[in-house]
Amino acid sequence: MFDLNSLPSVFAIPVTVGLLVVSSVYFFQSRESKGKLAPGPKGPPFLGPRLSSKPWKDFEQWGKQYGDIMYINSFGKGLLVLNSHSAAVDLLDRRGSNYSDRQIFIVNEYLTRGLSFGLAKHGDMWRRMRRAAHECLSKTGVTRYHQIQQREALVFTENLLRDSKQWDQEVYRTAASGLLTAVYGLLPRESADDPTIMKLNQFHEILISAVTPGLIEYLPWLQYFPTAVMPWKKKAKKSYYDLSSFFMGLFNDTRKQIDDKENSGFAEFLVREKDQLGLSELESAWLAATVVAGFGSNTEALLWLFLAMIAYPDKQRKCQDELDTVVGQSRMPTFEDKDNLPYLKATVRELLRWRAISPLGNEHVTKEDDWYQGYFIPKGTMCLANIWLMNRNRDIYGPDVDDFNPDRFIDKEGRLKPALIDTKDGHSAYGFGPRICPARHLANDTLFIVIARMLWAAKLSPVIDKQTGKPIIPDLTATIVDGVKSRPLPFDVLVTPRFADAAEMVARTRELSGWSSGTGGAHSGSEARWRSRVPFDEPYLDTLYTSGARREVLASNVDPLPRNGDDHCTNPEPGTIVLDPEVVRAAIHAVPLNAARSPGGKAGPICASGNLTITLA
Ligand code: HEM
Repeated sequence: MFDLNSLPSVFAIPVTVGLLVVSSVYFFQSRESKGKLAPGPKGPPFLGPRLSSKPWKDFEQWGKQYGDIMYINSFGKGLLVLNSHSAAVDLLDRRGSNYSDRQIFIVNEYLTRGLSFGLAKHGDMWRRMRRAAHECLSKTGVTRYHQIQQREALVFTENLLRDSKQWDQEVYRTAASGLLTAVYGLLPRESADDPTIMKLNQFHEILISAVTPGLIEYLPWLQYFPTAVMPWKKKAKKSYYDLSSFFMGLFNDTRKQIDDKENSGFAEFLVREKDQLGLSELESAWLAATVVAGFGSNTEALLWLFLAMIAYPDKQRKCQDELDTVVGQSRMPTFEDKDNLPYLKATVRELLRWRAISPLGNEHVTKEDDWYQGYFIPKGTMCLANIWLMNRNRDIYGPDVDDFNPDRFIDKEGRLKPALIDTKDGHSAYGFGPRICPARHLANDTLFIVIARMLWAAKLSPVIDKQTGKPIIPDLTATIVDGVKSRPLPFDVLVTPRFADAAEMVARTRELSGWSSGTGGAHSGSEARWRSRVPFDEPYLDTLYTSGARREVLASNVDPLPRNGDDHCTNPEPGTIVLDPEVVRAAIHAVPLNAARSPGGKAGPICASGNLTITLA
């Protein structure tokens, strides 16, 4: 993105290389005096061993010779590779206070000025941002986004059933749209070409270039050359100002629309709690945008999911069998079903184990000298956890680590096995220590509900080759590596409804929830904001469904809702209640959400503010 090679190389490069060789020889000699460095492959002086485009595989190979901990001199910087889960836990988790700094590349400094907290130094600003993120992204905090996630998964399913040619664009749209709603309260985005999404995608790309060292890292003094000979500096500065004003714009919109009522959007939380959180407006604006930029990771995970589903149809079938048994085909799954769907939860785990979307995570830099297993680890060492390899440890996951097999996480009784000791999620895909992905609960929930709703309604299959008549299974190992991330090569998928009225049921669920057709719902195209308190509540609708009344609810416009004079309805016959959707909607408008919930699938009395009480037994 930024051409860092446009440097005055004629005189600069030979002098610089000479200086670097001398200084790195001195540097490494002085380190030797504090202890032995871990073994590792050597390469030409200063440059270090050559890495391929998939360094995690190089590290695997080298590890066979040098062991699980390797020290590499890479372009004059010390790199500690951790190939084993236990070493990563010992250092990055247990000694997290020393192992949680980040390497600030020069280009990152220009592009973000340290304001993107995933790339920020382990200091005061990072702590304040991380604390704020934790408030909304903790295991309990993320439940506030369940309605948004359910709705987005429903829209995604409906769009795919309508047209699956651009399925990967739809994945990208839904990942971005869900986070824009969760963070800024914006209405669902209708297309992947939406300008807000495109701008955020640009930000996502910038974050990737910010962690990819360019030539300037090795000739740092060149940054002080004037912009006339360093045009990239001008571009980077402009990019920083563009992004900052875009993020401030989104953030200010949130602030203007804040009112007294509760709203679960993350940006609104930042506005409300600003005194407690101690974040400036610019910091808050960057924090909110950094969280939305996480949509890239959800997109990549979902792309791998589609590949897994068409390559392993038996596993897809098992998910659907579980959905049919637990949920049935008369209503869509919700988060309330989660505890009863262990195979789906295992599928989320397996997806993130099978294809680590960040195979080496982010680097963790040491703040102080340290010693481990007899080796010296100098201050400033960049540590990389080989997540890809850890997730393929045969001693832990069994001999079939190359296969997508959620069954490995299921015990004999059909329950989800406890997570591997020291992993929070049964795999290492979310990284380690104080820098572990703060959004992992949100990401797990998004993946769960998308998988549940999509596979409930649709079957994913490979497309058929018109000439051979055989299914085209994409190459499972072909990977696009984008800086630090990985995703599959583009491929086609066929999406078909699983049962006759699947598409209609999805559409009806949306209608009953008060959303009109099209992604944007009733307010499509406008910049009106989505509020978590909009008058619908899916668990309530589902409660009606579980009573056995769902077919009637959907099938009839008759309103036989029994009423009596004192504002209470009489008990209808079990399973025979017939409600007009308008009546349901009216009831939902009036019913307090928590009163509408009823555990166990049986509705208790629900009091509306007007003359309506519904009792299903
Ligand atoms: C399947 C989805 C995801 C995976 C596998 C994933 C993985 C990771 C990994 C490996 C790291 C680096 C951890 C380390 O340094 O040890 C990370 C950090 C981070 N992730 Fe995620 N992530 C995912 C989704 C998300 C989402 C949806 C968001 C935002 C909503 C997000 C926000 C972040 C942030 C802000 C950091 C930086 C944390 C810090 O440096 O303190 N991630 N993630």
